[in-house]
Order: sequence, then structure tokens, then C-alpha cells
Amino acid sequence: MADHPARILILDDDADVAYAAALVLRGCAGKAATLADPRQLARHLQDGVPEVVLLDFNFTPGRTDGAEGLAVLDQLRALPDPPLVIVMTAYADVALAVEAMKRGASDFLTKPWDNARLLAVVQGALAQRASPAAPAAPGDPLMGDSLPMRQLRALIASVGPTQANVMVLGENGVGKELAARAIHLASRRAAGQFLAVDMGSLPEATLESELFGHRKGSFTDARSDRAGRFQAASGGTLFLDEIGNLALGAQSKLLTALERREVTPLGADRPQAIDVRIVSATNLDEARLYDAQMFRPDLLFRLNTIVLRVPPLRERRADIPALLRHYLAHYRALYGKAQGSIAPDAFDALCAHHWPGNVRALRHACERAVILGQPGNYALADFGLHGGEPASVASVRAAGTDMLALDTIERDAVAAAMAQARGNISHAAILLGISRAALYRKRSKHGL
Ligand SMILES: Nc1ncnc2c1ncn2[C@@H]1O[C@H](COP(=O)(O)OP(=O)(O)OP(=O)(O)O)[C@@H](O)[C@H]1O
Repeated sequence: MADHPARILILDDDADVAYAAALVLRGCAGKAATLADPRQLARHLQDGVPEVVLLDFNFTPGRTDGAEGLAVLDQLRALPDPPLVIVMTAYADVALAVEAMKRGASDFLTKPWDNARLLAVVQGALAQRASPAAPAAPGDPLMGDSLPMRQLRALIASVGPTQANVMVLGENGVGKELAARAIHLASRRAAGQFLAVDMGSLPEATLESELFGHRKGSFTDARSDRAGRFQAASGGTLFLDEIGNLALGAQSKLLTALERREVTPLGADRPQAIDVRIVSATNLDEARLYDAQMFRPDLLFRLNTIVLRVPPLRERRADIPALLRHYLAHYRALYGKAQGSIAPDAFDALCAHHWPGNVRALRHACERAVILGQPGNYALADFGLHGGEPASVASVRAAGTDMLALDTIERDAVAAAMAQARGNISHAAILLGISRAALYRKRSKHGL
């Protein structure tokens, strides 16, 4: 740890925002200074480079393109001992936040933030400086070069090294577990265990013993002491899969463990402290997840500090050709089959398929084609597709699918903010961190 209080600089042209953030950070995180104009930055740096900079994107009234913030980010990253930079962005500016992370920002905060999140992000950055993350393992297993996948990888690189609990959302077979593993590999816990538990298949009666462990004799079949998953994953990451299927009674037991950061094995008289990072996943759609009858909001709040959404394959069709190549080659090598290629009409149909089972289904289809197909030329029938309306090949080719995905994110964000603000434009604009005028433009663009 540094032998002096950490220096934090908040660069924001809105003096009230900067002052409020400095008040939150002073004392808890370190010495916080504020600057309203990036032209004063060089002068400020002469007194020493801060450990962490919170950076707004726009400084000139009326500008929304973020270029000013990105230029300051480049300037800071070029310093011999660069600070960690946390960019502050409006919710709708996902693309800008991703661009900033590609240029070396360590994290981002969406405006307006809540104070606990602000503090957690800054403290996470300071901890990161004190002990740099283990280098990520070579060979990123999460394939795909579409914009949504690049955004996902940028978010993983950013949240991986923090201690934040992460919830991964997405349909069956989209790659939620792979995303969870990538978070683990990008964390300082990478040398520890990644332990996956399928919460959906744990019977409620044995849940406590499975998760928290038991002492010999605590129930009829307990013939010896046994550690639970929480203890087994100590120092690593516990992946709670299918968390949406957890019964309400089990949810309250899990909540208690997470709140207290300790578990009591069945039959034990003392609790044990736990040291795990929780990554959870569910295929529940968000409306059901946020329904208090289905899932306790207080548990959700513990689990979803960061939410990652893995989009279905049909929303990132640009990834399909590389995935086909990868899994065909994989199974050819596994079964010792000769080199082959996909017939052109089959290739078009595979790219246009709806893929309701996502990447897992594509993988199985490739295995089937390698086993059953004529070596050298796989026909469509070899892939055994059924279910899911194939989209028109021409329409998929004509559409810039990356743009569609980005547009969908923006549309969903605007719709969610309007719903949360119960139609109040000013309130929704604050939630999104954009002006009322910008919100009017976005609503009419998306027909909302
Ligand atoms: N981006 C990807 N690149 C390569 N393989 C992938 C990718 N996404 C998924 N897969 C493969 O698809 C299969 C399913 O992935 P995974 O188990 O991570 O999905 P999931 O969303 O957790 O599924 P479920 O909801 O059914 O638990 C795995 O075999 C995985 O290797």
C-alpha cells in the first residue's frame, strides 16, 4: 500500500457533480481534488500525478461526442506512471465507455451514480494499483468478433480485476459460463478455484449442506465432516449457475451468507468467514428476475453489482462463420476426419438460422455434420437443424447487424428509463444522463 493518502482527481465541468463526488471520496478513499477544465490539467499534474482520475467525457457546453474526454484519457495514459482512469458516462453512451476502455480506462461509472457504487469503483481501482492483476491466461475462450462480443470482452476486462459480484444474463447456450470463466481469469483470483454450482439442480433439503458444508453426525448420512462449496472455492470464484431457479427459502439462506460474509456448516457451532467472489447466471428474462415474487430484491442487490448481458447468437450473426469454422475443425481433429468445407447454400442457411439453442446448438450441429457428413462437403441436412425460423439470408446480409445490436441497446435503455420514470421526461433524462432534448430525439428515432 502507498504510504500517503491516495490522490484522486475529479475532472468534470459540472462543479456540483465534482464537489459531490469529492465529498463522498474524501476520508474514505483518499484526498480528492476537482478540476472543471482539462486545460488546467498540465498545471495540476506538476504537483504530482494522482493515483486515480475520474473523468467526464464532455467539457464544452453542447458537446456530446466525448472527444474531449478521450483526448484527456490519451494524455493521462501517455504519462510515465499513468493513473487509473475511471470514465463517467451517461447510460446511453455504452459505445463511448467501451471506446474509453479500449484506450486504457480501467472502469466506468454511469451517471447519475449512487454513492456506494462510486466509492466501490474508486476503492477497487486503488486496490488494483496496490496489487496489479494477474495477467489474463492466454487464449481467450470466448470467441466472436461482432461488436456485442467485443463490448462484452471489454466489460469483462474492466470488471474482472474488481471484487464486484457479477450477474450474467442470457438465453440458454449463449456462453454465460464461458463469460463467468473469463471474469475469473481476468481477476486477481485467477490462480484460485473457479467452482461452478448448478443451483437449479440442488434440492432445497441438501442446499445448506452442499453450499456451507456439514459436521459429522449433523444428520443421518453425515458420516464425516465435509466442506461446502463456499469453503472449497475460498480464494477463488464461485459460479452460481441457474440462480433464477432458486426457491425463495433457499434465497434467504444464500442472502444471509452473502450479507454476513460467513457461513455456518450444519452441526457446527461457529460460523466461518468466506472469501469468494460470486458470479451468478440466469436465463430468466429480466421482467421475471425483477419480480419480487420470483426473486428477493435484497438478494438481487447483493448479486448484481455488475450485470453482463450475453446476447443471443441471432443478434450477432457476424460471429457465426468463425464459430462454424472453429467447431468443425475441433470435431474433425477429435474424430480424425479429413478436411472439409460447407456447401455454399448450407453456409447461407446456417448464417441465417434463428439458433434458438445459441452457440451450444451450433456446436452440436457441427459435431453432427462431422460425424454424418460426406468428408469434403457438408450439406445442410448434415447439420440437422430444426426449430427456429430461418431469417431471410438477404435481409441479414443487407443489415449492419452490429449497428442493429447497438440500436437495440439504446432503444432498450430509453424504454427502461421511461418506464422507471413513469413517463416523466425530465426524470428519465436524468436517469440516462442525457439532456431532455436528446431524450426527445432518441424517443422519436426509436418510435417510443
Ligand atoms: N463465444 C463462444 N465462443 C466459443 N464457444 C462458445 C461461445 N459461447 C458458447 N460457447 C460454447 O457453447 C456451449 C455453451 O456455453 P455455456 O455453457 O457457457 O452457455 P450458458 O449460457 O452457460 O448455457 P446454459 O444457460 O444452458 O447454462 C459451450 O460448449 C461453450 O464452449
